[in-house]
Amino acid sequence: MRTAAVSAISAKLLMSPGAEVLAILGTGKQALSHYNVFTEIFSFKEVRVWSQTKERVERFVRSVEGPVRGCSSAEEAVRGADVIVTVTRSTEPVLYGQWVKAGAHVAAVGACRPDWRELDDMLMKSAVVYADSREGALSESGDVILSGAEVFAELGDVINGTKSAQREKTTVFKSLGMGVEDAVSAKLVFDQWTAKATKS
Ligand SMILES: NC(=O)C1=CN([C@@H]2O[C@H](COP(=O)(O)OP(=O)(O)OC[C@H]3O[C@@H](n4cnc5c(N)ncnc54)[C@H](OP(=O)(O)O)[C@@H]3O)[C@@H](O)[C@H]2O)C=CC1
Ligand SMILES: O=C(O)C1=NCCCC1
Repeated sequence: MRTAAVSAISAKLLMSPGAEVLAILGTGKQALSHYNVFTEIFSFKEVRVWSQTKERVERFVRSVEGPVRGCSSAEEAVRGADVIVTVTRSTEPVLYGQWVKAGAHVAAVGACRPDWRELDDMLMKSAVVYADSREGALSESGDVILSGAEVFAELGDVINGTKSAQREKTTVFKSLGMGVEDAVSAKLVFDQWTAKATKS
């Protein structure tokens, strides 16, 4: 859930204000938590889901409520989408720049190793790239390292106002996960548990 929460913050900061269509590539654990968080926080008119296994797409669509549609290709899912979440275990690009609408926001969550990819060079080089941690992205993200794309800012820079949120441009948030996210999540759980325990 904490990973999806961070992606939702990236979308809140970087997606275009009138965003209506969300596409999710992948149908595993991260896909479900992203679906749940994104549909809870935002009001997308349509959510499109694709994965490499047709049966898993169908199962995902049956397992959730809301305006969801299964797609038979990644291209079908992402063409025209305002926000795209990539949550696959792929080691090769599954999302290509030529399919991505200008001004779309991409939360790139998979490909967390230096030689793994989810996004192609065209997308990485044409987008404004944000990361949770610049240091992490430059040492762990194949999409950043192998494309040679510049990391424009960390998400924290946008939150504290030292770097701009370039919503009008195509943006990529490269997520890798950080220990501080686990610490904050653990504190939230602990605080809620303590509050409940004190009441009873
Ligand atoms: N950035 C972060 O903080 C975090 C990142 N991650 C990363 O997110 C990704 C997804 O994790 P999780 O949801 O737990 O994984 P799951 O194993 O639950 O799901 C993986 C998904 O990837 C798809 N997939 C696997 N191989 C390929 C491929 N070659 N091409 C296209 N799709 C493929 C699977 O499709 P199918 O089922 O049809 O085979 C499935 O939909 C992983 O890369 C993981 O390392 C995870 C946690 C935190
Ligand atoms: O932050 C995490 O948790 C993970 N990040 C990338 C790889 C899978 C787990």
